[in-house]
Amino acid sequence: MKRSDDSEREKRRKRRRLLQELGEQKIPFLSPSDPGFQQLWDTSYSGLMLRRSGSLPPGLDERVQSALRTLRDRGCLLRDLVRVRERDVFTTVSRALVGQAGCTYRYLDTRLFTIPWHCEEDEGLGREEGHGDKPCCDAGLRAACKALWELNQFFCLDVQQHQNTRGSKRKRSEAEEEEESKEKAGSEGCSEDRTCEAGEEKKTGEDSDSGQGCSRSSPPATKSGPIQFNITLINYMDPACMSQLKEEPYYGMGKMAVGWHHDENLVPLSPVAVTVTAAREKPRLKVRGGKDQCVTESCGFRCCTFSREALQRQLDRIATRRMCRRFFQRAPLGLDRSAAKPPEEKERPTPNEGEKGDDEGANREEKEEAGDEGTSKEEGEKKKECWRVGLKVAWDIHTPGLALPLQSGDCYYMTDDLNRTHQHCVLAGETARFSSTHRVAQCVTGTVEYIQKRCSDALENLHTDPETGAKSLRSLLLSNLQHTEDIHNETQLLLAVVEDESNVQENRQEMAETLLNALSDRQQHRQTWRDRCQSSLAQSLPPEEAPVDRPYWTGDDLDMPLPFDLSEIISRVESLLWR
Ligand SMILES: O=C(O)CCC(=O)C(=O)O
Ligand SMILES: [Fe+2]
Repeated sequence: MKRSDDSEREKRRKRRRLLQELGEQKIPFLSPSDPGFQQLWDTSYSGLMLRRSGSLPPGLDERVQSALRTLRDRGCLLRDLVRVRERDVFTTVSRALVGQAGCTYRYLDTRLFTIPWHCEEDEGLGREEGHGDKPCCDAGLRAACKALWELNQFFCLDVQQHQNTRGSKRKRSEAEEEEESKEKAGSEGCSEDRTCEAGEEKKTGEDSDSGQGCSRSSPPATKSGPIQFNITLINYMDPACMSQLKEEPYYGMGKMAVGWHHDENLVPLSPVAVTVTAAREKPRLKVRGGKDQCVTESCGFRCCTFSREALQRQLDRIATRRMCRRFFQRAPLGLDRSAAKPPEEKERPTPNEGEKGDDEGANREEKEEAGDEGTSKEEGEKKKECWRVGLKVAWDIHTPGLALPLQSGDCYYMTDDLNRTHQHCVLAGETARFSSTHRVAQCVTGTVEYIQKRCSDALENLHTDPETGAKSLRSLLLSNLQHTEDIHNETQLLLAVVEDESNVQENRQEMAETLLNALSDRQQHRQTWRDRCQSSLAQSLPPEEAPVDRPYWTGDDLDMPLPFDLSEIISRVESLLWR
């Protein structure tokens, strides 16, 4: 039995136990308007950090927005065909991987290859091999990938600074505690080696209560060197096109665009930095008939009472229909209220409509609205429409969950070991939304270069006589055989050695065992992959997006040393071991 199957089974058992314990109840969760929200964040979700919109360097937000639209409009964003609990499913969100050329990212048994991003220094990178100076993509895509690289640069520095600040704070409070206990013990504290870190703290522009005092000089918290995010996984979803979003099952948080998960395939303790962007067109200002007037093209509302400058300022802030509506309702005079709602708003059910079994969630929304004095109806609605990220402590049904609403332009960071100890999900709002999620993927064994090297390594043990063309194995050392078999290669020759009765190799038995393990794994991989390629979901994809059922060959392909189906050979080797 494979270890991964075991742990999968163990997880299922654990999940069942917790669900039994929970019964029909929902676990509470807190939103910003709930009392105790901040305290819960500080105590149980302290690795989460939020940067409100406007934190990116000037102009970058707009360039990132336009980059994400370009990727979508060029058809780069696709729903991935992944495996969840041994079932093939399409992700609800459409995705693309952008990052360092040659990096890959593996999640839910699916490997994505990067669309290379372009940075100022390496304009040459990402060009197609053998095409001389010809870039690998056109100017539009190049600009898009460059904007994402710039965003990545910002995140690397900003997350690093944030972590350093946190590390310094932690050290400071540890030192204070130590000093206190020394004082208590009657010994004197030392104050000579204090250095002021206020300058450093100011640079980060956050935590205004921090950095006021002085602290012991201490190295930055991160000992593993500067953060180098090597990929970003881009997500996109338009809820108007998704009729069957799942309800969040444990807390009643609402509809999920991305279910509960830990981000996989990261280097240990890799932070994750995310920016979110409403996917609507930026509203444009039009001047009609000499009167200043705006048509917010994304919502169809017309307003004509503001000065052009004021209007443009407002419009620059408008990213979603929700905000347009507020703007519309506040505008004092001269409104054209006959303007139609955007078409997708007409038919769409409100969240939870028609859903059963989520009474707890529905009550919660009502309580929030009722208990929140001064919250207008329209702001109550805003809550429902807003996209949120949900967080929970993994395998814990006692700590309340956290639901954090996010507006277009907001960024959030998952730092320390938050991604390991907690899970997160994405709760759908009403309007289309992009996110760009930056991380350090573990790609030691996942680069294109590595994969190619493994193939050539495997072939190294194969010697072909230049004259006769006869093939033989260079080495029969167990470690070499294991290595080669692990990579998957010339099985037939080793099989011949193992099956040759006249062969006096004393470790023939061990060789047979090595071979048997490798063959069984290979057979399993081949079968799983064939099943995935033949699943009805895979068959529904256009050929250029469908997984390719390769390698595959039939019995009459004489070029292949062994049959595709290895079951008969596996039985043969097994019977050798029994002798
Ligand atoms: O879109 C988000 O806010 C986060 C998405 C996410 O969790 C992921 O892509 O792993
Ligand atoms: Fe995630």
